[in-house]
Amino acid sequence: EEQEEDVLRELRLFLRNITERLSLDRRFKAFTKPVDIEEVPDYLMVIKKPMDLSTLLTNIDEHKYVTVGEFMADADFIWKNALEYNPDSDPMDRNIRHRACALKDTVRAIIRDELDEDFERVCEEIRESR
Ligand SMILES: COC(=O)[C@H](Cc1ccco1)c1ccncc1
Repeated sequence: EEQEEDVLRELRLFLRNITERLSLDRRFKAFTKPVDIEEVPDYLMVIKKPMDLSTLLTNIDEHKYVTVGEFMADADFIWKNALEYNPDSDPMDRNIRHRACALKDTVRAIIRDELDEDFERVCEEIRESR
């Protein structure tokens, strides 16, 4: 009902704010857009679910996420894909993996510091009711 739509509108505002803050962080530039398949032709053979910050934003606007947990599951693909596709010991791979780990830690810290547990519980009740 109307109150549920108010909760989900607030969820989208929270998730947009997080995603936009991450997109402004220079460490995460490589994560802002989909990996360029013309630049990396084998990417989709290795990575089954590409994800990036611009796609998270599109998903939010398309009302894909009803809980923070669902958003986190997609956000996790961004850094997990980077660790998987860039495993080597050369400086380029090490650099993108360091940024991937920083992204993982930053998302979790923001949610720990800024998400009210009771709000997420209300979102989960809405998800279970649908
Ligand atoms: C999330 O970004 C990536 O996984 C690409 C993979 C990639 C390899 C070659 C071109 O792009 C990347 C971008 C920048 N620095 C390292 C790797």
